[in-house]
Amino acid sequence: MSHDAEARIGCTTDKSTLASVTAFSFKHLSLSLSVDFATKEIAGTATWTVIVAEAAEALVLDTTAGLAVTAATVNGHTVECRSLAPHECLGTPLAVPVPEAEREPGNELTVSLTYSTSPQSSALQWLPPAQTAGKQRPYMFSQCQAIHARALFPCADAPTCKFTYDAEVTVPAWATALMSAEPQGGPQEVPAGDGSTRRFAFQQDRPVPSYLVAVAVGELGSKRVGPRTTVWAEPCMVEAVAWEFGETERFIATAEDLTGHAYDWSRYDILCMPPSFPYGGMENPCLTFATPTLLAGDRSLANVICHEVAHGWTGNLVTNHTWEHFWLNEGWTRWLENRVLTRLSPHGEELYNFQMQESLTHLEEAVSQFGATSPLTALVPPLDGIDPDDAFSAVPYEKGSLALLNHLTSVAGGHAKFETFAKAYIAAYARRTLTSADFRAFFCEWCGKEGVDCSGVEWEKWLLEPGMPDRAMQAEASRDPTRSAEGVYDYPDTLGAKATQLVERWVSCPEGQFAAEEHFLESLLARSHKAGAPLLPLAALQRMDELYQLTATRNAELRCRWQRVCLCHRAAFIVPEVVDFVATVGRMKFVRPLYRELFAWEEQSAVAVRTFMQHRDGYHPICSKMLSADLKLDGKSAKKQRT
Ligand SMILES: CC/C=C\C/C=C\C[C@@H](O)/C=C/C=C/C=C\[C@@H](O)CCCC(=O)O
Ligand SMILES: [Zn+2]
Repeated sequence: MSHDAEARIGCTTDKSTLASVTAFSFKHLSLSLSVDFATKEIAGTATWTVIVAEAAEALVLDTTAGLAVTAATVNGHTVECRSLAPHECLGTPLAVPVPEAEREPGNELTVSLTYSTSPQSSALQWLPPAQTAGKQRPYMFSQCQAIHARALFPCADAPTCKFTYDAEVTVPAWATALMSAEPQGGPQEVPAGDGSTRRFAFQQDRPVPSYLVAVAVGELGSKRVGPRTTVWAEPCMVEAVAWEFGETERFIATAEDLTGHAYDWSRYDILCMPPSFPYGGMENPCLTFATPTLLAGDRSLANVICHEVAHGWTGNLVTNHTWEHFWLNEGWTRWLENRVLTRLSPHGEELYNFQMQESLTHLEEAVSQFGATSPLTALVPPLDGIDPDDAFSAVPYEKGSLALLNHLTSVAGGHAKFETFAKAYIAAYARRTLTSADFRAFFCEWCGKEGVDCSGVEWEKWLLEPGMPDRAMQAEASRDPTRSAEGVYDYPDTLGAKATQLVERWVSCPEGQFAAEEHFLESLLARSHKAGAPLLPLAALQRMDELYQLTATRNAELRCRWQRVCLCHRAAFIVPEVVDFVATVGRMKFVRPLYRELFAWEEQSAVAVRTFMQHRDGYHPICSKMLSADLKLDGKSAKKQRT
């Protein structure tokens, strides 16, 4: 491998932070915060315990232009902080002077900062009552991944800086506060308070990186659904959420068995978010944030909860060293998610093979979105000067998991063998971070001990080459006797084959006989939507809708895929349905392709822009920024300065 390639896959320099991540070791954070819905601000103190690693005149922390630090002390000495030059997409670093007498390497510093967030903080969404299910109370939640923690509290906003934390959060008396930590009892009176507020305390004694600090405040209810799981939601949603996510303990126990590592976090609670939540789920430790678009009513979308559970090992315990190595978080989590679901499914390995083909579709869509030569389609993309939000796609998930890890499964000699590797990998890197080079070295060392020949793995191609994986490259090293020789994607996909045959029947004979009950409908639609797939006649679409009730479905995945198929076929009847859907949810996985495809339809382009302008304030700041770029409404790019 070339020197440059080695440098990239072993890159430990974090291009997404401006903080002093090497000169200081960040041990513990204490937060004391008050949440003010009237001003849409969080105010209070962030107190860091750090150890000096290298003598330095100042401790530099990540913040943003809108995060105002009004006072600072270092080991009790008052100091004057200084904002350094703002960066186009990494925020505004803050220099905290270290008194000369405190600069000795090994010295422990207590750095206390009094600060407040901006109403425009990109880490927070403040929702009016109208945007909640109950319509009575406002709601606030954070989303820090990848680099928004700096808009919530001054920090070394880098995955390699893992720290424990405690917090106390003061909120209105009607509200409940939750964090990515263990609650310390119920709400407490505010000392000398007037009864209009109350306080919640939290403790996270497992080290976490800044992107996994999370807070949510709203009118919330809860229900226990397992030995270590309570679901939280607005009161009118609790019963439906509790039922939908009732399998959670099975996911956790199966993942423990697969990884050979007990679940490291004290709890696995789930907070069902308001519809504007921009992602399917966020793996905040102890408290997954989940979109309400998972509430299909039949548990068919609970795979996302399985994914977030899996992050308890891959991502939250074993963590990417920098965002260039994000595939180690997401590729491994998609692998663990699918191995858990395969273990629990009556279809067994047939489900895994089916998921593989679905993954191929998602990967093809993601690669075509960026363009097959885009560096952002490499498994380890260059992120110099790039906002990770702009680099985000399904590539690290699908190319990382059901391509590279599946390829290495073949090299290792099949699933059972690779699962023993996974156990060794998690045991070796628990509570640590690693680069892609570390991963390669560990895999090759394991192969050496196991007598597995991994000399044929073309690491530079797999890790650095943009575009779709080279199928020939996979075939050359495929050794798994249960598979055809052609390559990792050629597993016998019996479940998917039925969907493909069904699409062919709909295309060739739309007036034919079809069963009303159809499994894997989403796959059927995805296969009819693949680039190059033959167009379905309008009559077929209308008949499919009558038979499968796709326009009216409660299943958000089906609803989105169906609307995209109809947009692709220029079926005008779907436009009002699309407008209604994007007006009611804010999950980017759905609203971004729908807006893009409506915008790409010339006659409907103005509808897309008008709809966005009407609803933009209801979307999460990250979503609003991405949609603005998708619709070419923000000039050059979406790299706006953080606030
Ligand atoms: C190569 C990209 C490098 C870094 C990107 C890291 C984070 C990007 C930032 O936008 C945060 C992403 C958070 C994702 C959270 C949950 C996803 O797993 C779900 C995504 C799709 C869905 O809605 O289901
Ligand atoms: Zn994930």
